[in-house]
Amino acid sequence: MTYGLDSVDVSFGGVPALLGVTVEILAGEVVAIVGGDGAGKTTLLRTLVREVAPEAGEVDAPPKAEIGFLPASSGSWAALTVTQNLDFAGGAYGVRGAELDERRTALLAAAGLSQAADRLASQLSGGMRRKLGVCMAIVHRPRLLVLDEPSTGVDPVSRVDLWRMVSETAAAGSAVVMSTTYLDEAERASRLVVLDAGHILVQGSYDEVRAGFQGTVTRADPSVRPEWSWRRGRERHEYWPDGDAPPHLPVVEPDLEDIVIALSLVRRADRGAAA
Ligand SMILES: Nc1ncnc2c1ncn2[C@@H]1O[C@H](COP(=O)(O)OP(=O)(O)OP(=O)(O)O)[C@@H](O)[C@H]1O
Repeated sequence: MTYGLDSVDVSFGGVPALLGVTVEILAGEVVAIVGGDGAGKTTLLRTLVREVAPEAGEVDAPPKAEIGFLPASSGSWAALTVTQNLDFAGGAYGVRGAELDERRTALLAAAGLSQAADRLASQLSGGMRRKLGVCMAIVHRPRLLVLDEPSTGVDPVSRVDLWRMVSETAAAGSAVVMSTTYLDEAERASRLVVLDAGHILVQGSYDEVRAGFQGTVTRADPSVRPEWSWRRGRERHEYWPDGDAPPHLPVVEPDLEDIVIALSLVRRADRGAAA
């Protein structure tokens, strides 16, 4: 089963948020949506779950009862305990009795929340709350799982738990799409979609994105053209879209972060040229 968006345009008050966006999510795969602040990640996911109506294009998603959605906000009720939250979400999707007992036990264990089962959601750490939200989104084994930044604010150990839950959900046959600000996470997805100002800069598997990347990235200290350079840890990197880097500069193998930044710089330059 394939879900997704086809040539979707969305705008708010006349300001475009998505422009001609086409994304496919296949059963069994995890698609990662990445992009900077305001790139359109949340809008893309909310359009897919039909919270936002597109002005143009098609949305292909299962009925609401077969979607699991973790919104960017917490996704749980502060005044309910962890167990009550999960039972409420299960009940809303028709998961009850022995099946709910079995799901609750398995999900809380997978999320490392078994010890916190009787705590109020308001007393959980931010990361624990995100994990509870993911448990609530998958309790009914949805055909389409949509997660808006599930790992933001989650510590590295809990991110491993989260990623395991997400990949197991996909392995069980769900189509999974999630936004993330962690590019190492996106590298592990089946496919990734890079958004910039409502446009898709590039999409495909990490290998495809790397193979399709043109030009050269060099180390640059100092940079030759500051507007084409960025800081990476202790180094500066610089992008040469036409591959015409001065020969004395050491070439670096770009990772996803370099590629995303380099492609955004090209788009910015194109937009500047068009303005
Ligand atoms: N409900 C709304 N009303 C008006 N404008 C909106 C609304 N939702 C999003 N926008 C605008 O649409 C654009 C895309 O926003 P969106 O939240 O989808 O980006 P994002 O990639 O999720 O960003 P972030 O990572 O900062 O949450 C932004 O310019 C934002 O201001």
